[in-house]
Amino acid sequence: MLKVTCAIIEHENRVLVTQRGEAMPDPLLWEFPGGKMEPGETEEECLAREIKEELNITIQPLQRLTPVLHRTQTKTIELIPYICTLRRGDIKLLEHRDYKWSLATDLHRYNWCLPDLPVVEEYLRLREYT
Ligand SMILES: Nc1nc2c([nH]c(=O)n2[C@H]2C[C@H](O)[C@@H](COP(=O)(O)OP(=O)(O)OP(=O)(O)O)O2)c(=O)[nH]1
Repeated sequence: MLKVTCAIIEHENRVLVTQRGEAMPDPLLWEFPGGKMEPGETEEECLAREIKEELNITIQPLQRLTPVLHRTQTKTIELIPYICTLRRGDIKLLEHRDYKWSLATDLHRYNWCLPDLPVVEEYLRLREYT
């Protein structure tokens, strides 16, 4: 099983959402940034590394949400979400096509990667937007 971490980065009452590039798998869909865990690293280490690699920012993981299991024909991924805060850095898009600082109440408007839908729902419930 492929373990993938993703970061729900909160900053000034908004949440960071990123759009996958045209050449990536799941092209142009929106996701929470993150990526595949490497051998020997913790979930938090994976998140910090991926977010730095993809966006050039430093984050602090705060709270783990419920992992989502998603099966496709060829693989099963476990998407492991963490609410995080932004510590420092200006966003540089090093892999994604676009990003938005979204209001929580607008999160349902994006064309999400399928495994992210339960993550969005749990986040909205937790922050009492639903
Ligand atoms: N990063 C991320 N990946 C997601 C999310 N939802 C979701 O289904 N995925 C899927 C897409 C990919 O199949 C896989 C993660 O791949 P990736 O391409 O983002 O990871 P990576 O940076 O480690 O990949 P690589 O280019 O190093 O191979 O998980 C999400 O919210 N964030």
